[in-house]
Order: sequence, then C-alpha cells, then structure tokens
Amino acid sequence: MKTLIAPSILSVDFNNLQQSIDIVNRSEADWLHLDVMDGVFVPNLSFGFPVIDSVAKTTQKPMDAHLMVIEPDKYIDRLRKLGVSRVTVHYEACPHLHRTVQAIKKAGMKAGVSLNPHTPVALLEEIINDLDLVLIMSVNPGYGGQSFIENSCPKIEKLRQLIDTKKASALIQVDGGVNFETGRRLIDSGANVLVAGSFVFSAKDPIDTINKLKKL
Ligand SMILES: O=C(CO)[C@@H](O)[C@H](O)COP(=O)(O)O
Repeated sequence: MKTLIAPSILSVDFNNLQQSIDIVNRSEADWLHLDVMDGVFVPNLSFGFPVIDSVAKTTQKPMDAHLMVIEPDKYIDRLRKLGVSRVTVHYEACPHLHRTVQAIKKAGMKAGVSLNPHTPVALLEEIINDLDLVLIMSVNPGYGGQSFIENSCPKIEKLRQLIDTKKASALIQVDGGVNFETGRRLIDSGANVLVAGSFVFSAKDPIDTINKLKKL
C-alpha cells in the first residue's frame, strides 16, 4: 500500500493555525494528526476540544487524534461529536484496553493503540486483531522536535511480524523525529503511516515537504 502522511500541528504557530491547516489542505497529506496532551500522562499540555472544534471547521483531511492522556474513555464521545475519524490511546494509560478500544469502535471511529518507546510490541498479541492502527512512538511522547530513537526500526519489524502472523489488518503508524531519512527507513521496516511535525512546519516549503514524504 502507499505510505500515508499525517502532519502534526503540535509545532505550528497557533497564532496562525488557519495558515497551517490550509497548508495541510493544499498538500497530498492523508490525515491531520492532533496531539492531545493532558500534562499528566506526559509532561506537557497541548490543546483540547475548543481547538479541535476550530480545526474541524476548516480541515479537509480526516482528523487523527493521538490522546496522550490518562482516562481517555472520558473523551471518546466528544471526539466523535467533533468529527474525529481515528482515536489512538496509549497502552500505558489504559488498564482496560479492550474495553476502551471497543468503546472507540462502538462510537463509529477507528481505534488505535500507541506504544511508548520502552513498551514491547508483544504486549499487543491478544488485542492486535481488534485494532485498526498501532502507533509506535519513535520519541518519548510530550514534545515535538526530539531526536529519533533508533530502536524504532527493529521494533516496527517485530510489529509487522506480529500483524502478519496473526493475519491482522492494523496499520503501523510512527511518530517522532520523522524526516526524509528516518521516514525511508521506517517504511522499509514496515511502517504505513508517517506522522511529521517539526520537519514539515519548519521547512521552507511545507507543502512540498509533505508531498515528498508521501513519495518516499
Ligand atoms: O506526539 C508527538 C509528541 O508527543 C508528536 O506528534 C510530535 O509532535 C512529533 O513531532 P516531530 O518529532 O515530528 O517534531
């Protein structure tokens, strides 16, 4: 399948949020990635429903929400009402992960599970067939602009093997430190969806950067 690109707006200038949404709209990006942080699960706050509500009014791309929050179940219904298509929760934040995944799907959205860099893919063995997506964090979540963690490529290879062995259909998404060089290696390791924030929005030509990532 073709690689999907999901630009993250975490590192944009929020004074000019509409300008960033327009960039994504005019590019070949597949999804718009929304990094929601609660200051508890990760040591940073980002944005919540009011911003997602504004974004929803003008984005032409499906919204892909990555919840870096404790108790994500509380937010599923509101995300659905705002028109979010995909919700990804953290394995490390969900003691009843199966219930959370089912709740996202019951609400009519695609369900993803994200793994922090230290969390082994083998922990997904019993739930992989219920998932639409697995998000491998290639940085410790919380901030944009961090360095890519090298172990992410072998980790993706292990996940690809698990998905194939279990005949599952989950997409493999990767987030953190994605650029042309790491993106190429991630795709070679088996990734399907690349999230890129600072690399896109600090580029001279963000639209061209998104389109080139798509062609990797
Ligand atoms: O979820 C996160 C950070 O927790 C990411 O979406 C980052 O925002 C990716 O940023 P870059 O590494 O591409 O700047």
